Amino acid sequence: MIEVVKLEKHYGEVKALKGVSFNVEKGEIVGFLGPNGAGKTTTMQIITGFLSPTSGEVKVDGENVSVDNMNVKRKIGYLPENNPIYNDLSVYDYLKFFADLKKVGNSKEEIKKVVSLTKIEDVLNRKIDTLSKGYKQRVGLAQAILGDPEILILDEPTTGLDPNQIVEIRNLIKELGKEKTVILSTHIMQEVEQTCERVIIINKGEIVADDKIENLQGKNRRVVVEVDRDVNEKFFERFGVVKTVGTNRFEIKTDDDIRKELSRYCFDNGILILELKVEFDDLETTFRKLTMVEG
Ligand SMILES: Nc1ncnc2c1ncn2[C@@H]1O[C@H](COP(=O)(O)OP(=O)(O)OP(=O)(O)O)[C@@H](O)[C@H]1O
Repeated sequence: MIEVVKLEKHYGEVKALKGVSFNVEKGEIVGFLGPNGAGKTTTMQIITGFLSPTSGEVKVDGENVSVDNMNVKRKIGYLPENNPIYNDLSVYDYLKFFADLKKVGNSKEEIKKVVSLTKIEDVLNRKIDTLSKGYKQRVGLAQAILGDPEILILDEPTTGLDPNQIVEIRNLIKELGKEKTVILSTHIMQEVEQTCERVIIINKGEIVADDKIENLQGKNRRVVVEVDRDVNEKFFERFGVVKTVGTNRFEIKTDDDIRKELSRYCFDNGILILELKVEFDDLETTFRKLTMVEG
């Protein structure tokens, strides 16, 4: 449904995107993860038609996204980073303004619908600058879903919220994601783990991973063993690449669960095992390894 093809974006000397490509299928909730300055906002602004790429293209349902293609733009709801909202307006007037801008038919009904979905009935007549940040984000989400777009692009929707507000907004996104295709940018791992099925990791303008979350967890599998007497790495070499990680403690790199064989082998050689476990990288470790700052 969304095809991002070889996007490049240069801001003068800065190459913000260096050939970014990925697809998002209808109904997916995809996490777009990357450290600060990786290129998340730039990519999202190009997908929404806010910004033109230097080269490459984005297609939605086969149709090219461009700054003036209103047909495609109508299919996309966008919550920009820092949710710039007009503080002087009441929530209702703000939503009415966007409903008119998006040329939503029957705006009264449509506003009622998004207000109910985002649970902001109580603050409808309040000025936006009197709202908490959590409520402001709800109003931003209400704006994004006006006109019932099939796609939601959410740029760091929980940044700056307190833990309770974060949970509320995540739940709301999950709820909205049941019926929509969602791309959610964040630099918070737990956000992706709790909200998304798939994750795309971007670093320095390049995609460094694109996979289901369960495939990115559990990487770099190894067995850790500690024994009761002096042996050297050679003793365990038959099972994989061995590294000493403590006194008589070794890490064996292997994708197989070798614990049974290893126990038998130690027993046959008169050695007792004090500890034996399988370890692997969690999503956070994988993310750090893929986006590590050099030097
Ligand atoms: N208007 C601009 N002019 C010049 N450079 C820019 C501009 N916008 C972004 N950049 C640069 O492009 C790169 C990517 O920025 P972008 O905002 O897309 O990253 P990001 O992943 O969204 O970061 P963050 O998490 O900090 O929002 C950065 O090096 C940034 O400094």
